[in-house]
Amino acid sequence: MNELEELRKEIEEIDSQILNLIAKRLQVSSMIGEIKGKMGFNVTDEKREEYVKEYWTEKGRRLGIPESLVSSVLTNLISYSKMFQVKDSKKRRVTIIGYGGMARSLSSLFHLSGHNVVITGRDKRKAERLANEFKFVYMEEKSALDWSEYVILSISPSGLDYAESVLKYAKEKVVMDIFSTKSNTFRKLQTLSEQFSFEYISTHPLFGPILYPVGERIAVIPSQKSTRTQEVIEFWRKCGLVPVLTTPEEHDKVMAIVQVLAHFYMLGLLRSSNTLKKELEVGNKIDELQTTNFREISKILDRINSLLPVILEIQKDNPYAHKVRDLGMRELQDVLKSLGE
Ligand SMILES: C=C(O[C@@H]1C=C(C(=O)O)C=C[C@H]1O)C(=O)O
Repeated sequence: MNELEELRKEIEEIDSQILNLIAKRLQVSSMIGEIKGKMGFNVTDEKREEYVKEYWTEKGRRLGIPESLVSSVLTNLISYSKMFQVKDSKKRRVTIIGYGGMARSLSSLFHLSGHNVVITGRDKRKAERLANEFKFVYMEEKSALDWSEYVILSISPSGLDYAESVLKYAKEKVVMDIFSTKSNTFRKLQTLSEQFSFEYISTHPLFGPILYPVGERIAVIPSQKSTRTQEVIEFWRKCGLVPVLTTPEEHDKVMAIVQVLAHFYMLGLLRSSNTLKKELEVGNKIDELQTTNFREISKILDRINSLLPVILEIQKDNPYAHKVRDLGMRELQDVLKSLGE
């Protein structure tokens, strides 16, 4: 064996040890998941993650491993470690109405936690496609709702009339929506819940259409007559999310800042940076010369761009949107003034 081959052999042995250790870490994590499940704890423990990160960074530094490598390996490890903790001993029958990005994201979670899922919706072909991706089943609306315990409305608020025509089959089921703005839709669905005798608990997954969103947060907003809120909180917790209890008013106020204001500025940034790239003729040099801050911002801008219809819908529906945008404009003017212009 020449020297190159010998060193490659050594790398193979090291790789094998790394893989064995990763497998062992995932097994231990899964055991931790079982204990958390029994004790009613969230999968994600931010304090513990911070401690683990500090340990990795410090030890990595002493060993001369670049911080970016330490950070990317650990971020992946923790995220898969959390996926191995997701399981629910109580299998639920969940019907998802809709087949868009968020329906897919929630499907991936239910797949992980072992629930039985049916996908339904207006477009049979699209619903079937999503069902096939996760080995779930398609049913037409009435059968799907009859069969289910939980119904998740994963459509856009503009489909509320359609929802109304389907929810007449939801008697005694728990119905949840995932709308980003609560004020109008919440009232409407609460009225329907009384009319059709279903239990309405609103939710808002606080993440985009990503696969396996383990560790992310979900807002839970019980309606006036909810009696099963605790059960629903436990359901989401065991799916690997972190439930946060709130009210429609509080939710929409927070979203005015978190979504309306942030997206408003981002939309301005997206448009002006695109125009400037053209006007200054530097479009093809941006990637090479960008800073780390700009790279992070660009990732956010790309996401905003790919979710444009939803982002604009939130700008339209949030009851504080006008106030927020007026203030946003005034603050920009003030920034301009403070720069002496
Ligand atoms: C393994 C745990 O669960 C999660 C995963 C962690 C990890 O992989 O290191 C750390 C904290 C938790 O968010 C734990 O709580 O210790």
